[in-house]
Amino acid sequence: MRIDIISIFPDYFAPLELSLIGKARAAGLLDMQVHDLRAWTYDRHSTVDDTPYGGGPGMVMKPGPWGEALDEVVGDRPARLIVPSPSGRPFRQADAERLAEQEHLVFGCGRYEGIDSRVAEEAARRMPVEEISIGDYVLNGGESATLVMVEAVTRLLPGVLGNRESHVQDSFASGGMEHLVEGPVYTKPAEWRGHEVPPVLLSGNHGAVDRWRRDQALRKTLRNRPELLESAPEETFDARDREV
Ligand SMILES: O=C(OCc1ccccc1)c1cn[nH]c1
Repeated sequence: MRIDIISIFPDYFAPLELSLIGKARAAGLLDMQVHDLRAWTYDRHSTVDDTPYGGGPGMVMKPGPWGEALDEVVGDRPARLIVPSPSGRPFRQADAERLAEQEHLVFGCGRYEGIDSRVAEEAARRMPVEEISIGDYVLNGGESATLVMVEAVTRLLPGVLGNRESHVQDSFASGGMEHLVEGPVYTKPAEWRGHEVPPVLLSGNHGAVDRWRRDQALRKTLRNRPELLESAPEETFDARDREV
């Protein structure tokens, strides 16, 4: 997979050199390039924004630099443009899985009040464009949202997450637990500051462990994300679940 990121704060993405993503790049599983939008400005102040037509507060990012940046970054390779924004469609694990199948992703990090809308309109003539929100709050720019999405997507690439098995146990994973959040997890020591690990987990009875984990996941989902249970299809729950 190739990922290009365009931003006026390219240094914001230094963390992507680290850890899993850094290893994926070193292993050639992932080809990533960060670009400074100001490289496509030609005035003395490298201007990227201006006042909004129609008036109102704040500034809007000019179309010119974005158009040229996308021309160069996309080239003639089929790409998908992702624009993080509070007005976008909500980002879900299913989107991470869908985007992990793509060959080339370009993330356009907007700042201020956003990017001139003609940029997405023009880009949509030659590539799929998605405006995506990572949550209902306003950030100063798309950089943090891009870090979130890049992590959610690249960890799914084959060979990136060391133990493939860990995907299966992920929250929101498939396999009958897809409508539930993860329950509690434990590791050594068996007793810590007076807190015992639930004995069933030390029992070696895998059926009982799986049942206990599902009960805990149901309880936690009911407490933290009841709406996930509302939207779950009937067959998600067996008789035992209904006792929880
Ligand atoms: O603030 C966000 O993106 C930055 C942004 C982009 C365009 C205009 C204002 C702010 C955001 C919030 N949830 N998901 C994304």
